[in-house]
Amino acid sequence: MIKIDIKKELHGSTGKMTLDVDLEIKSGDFIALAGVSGSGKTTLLRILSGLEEAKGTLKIDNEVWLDEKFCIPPQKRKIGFVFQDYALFPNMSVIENLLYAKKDKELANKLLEMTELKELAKRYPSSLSGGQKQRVSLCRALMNRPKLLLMDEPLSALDPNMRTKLQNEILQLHKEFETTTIMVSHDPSEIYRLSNRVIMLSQGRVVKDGKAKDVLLKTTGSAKFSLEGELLDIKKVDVIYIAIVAIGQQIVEVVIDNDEAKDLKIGQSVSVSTKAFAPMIKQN
Ligand SMILES: Nc1ncnc2c1ncn2[C@@H]1O[C@H](COP(=O)(O)OP(=O)(O)OP(=O)(O)O)[C@@H](O)[C@H]1O
Repeated sequence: MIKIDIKKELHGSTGKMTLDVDLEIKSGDFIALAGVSGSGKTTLLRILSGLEEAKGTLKIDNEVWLDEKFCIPPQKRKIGFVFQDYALFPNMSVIENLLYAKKDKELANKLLEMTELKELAKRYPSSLSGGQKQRVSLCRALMNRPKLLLMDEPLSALDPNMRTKLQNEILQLHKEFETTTIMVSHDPSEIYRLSNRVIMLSQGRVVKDGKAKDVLLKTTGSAKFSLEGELLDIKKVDVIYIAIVAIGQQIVEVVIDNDEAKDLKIGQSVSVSTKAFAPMIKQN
């Protein structure tokens, strides 16, 4: 069990804001930490890892990491951290990066096998793709069998196919090691696929907390389906208009009428839904 009860004054983009988080996290949970830019997600991870100071208490199982009297330094907390920019040691090979975290060859080989990196063990980070580097970084973070794995948008620099592949590997590793994990993500499909609990921050406070299906889904009972996206353009074709909407990595065309076209503004966030016709799903 992880108990977090921390406060920290931050200088937000619109003035002062207090990061004020009071949470309990069960061992083995996979938490997705969501929220708009500047809501305090990275700062919370940095406080948990000991890289940043805060007032309050942090307890992991029966170990106190932070209270009013003392604060355990980062190297004494059993934490794994995966950053968006990999943060690998450039002068060490893949296997050396792992063994630097802990001299456990057996575990290093098991992790490299699970993430299809065995063949690349002697290569240096500069000769690896982004996806391969992030796998190394993930393996390294698990080497000291952390009590808490923190990941700050680990997959956001990767292309969609690589993201899905790594999401599956993260799931496999989580199944095998059952490491309590907190991952910052802006990607709803990623959050849905990986997490069993979503915590959403806004202005430093928890505004939503629950299962992905309760926190993320917006389709109401009357709509057959609903997709959230951004209106990219409106094209006039003969007497009708076509709204071009970006939904995730896809572009969708929706036929709209003159009145609807007048009310819409390019760049705004829109939802695409239907009530009258049931959508069909076919296997690709
Ligand atoms: N040590 C600090 N002292 C004061 N203010 C800070 C400190 N660290 C961050 N901030 C401010 O706190 C706010 C939250 O920053 P943070 O990086 O935690 O947000 P975030 O939710 O991770 O954003 P993003 O999704 O863009 O990474 C920002 O406005 C930032 O400038």
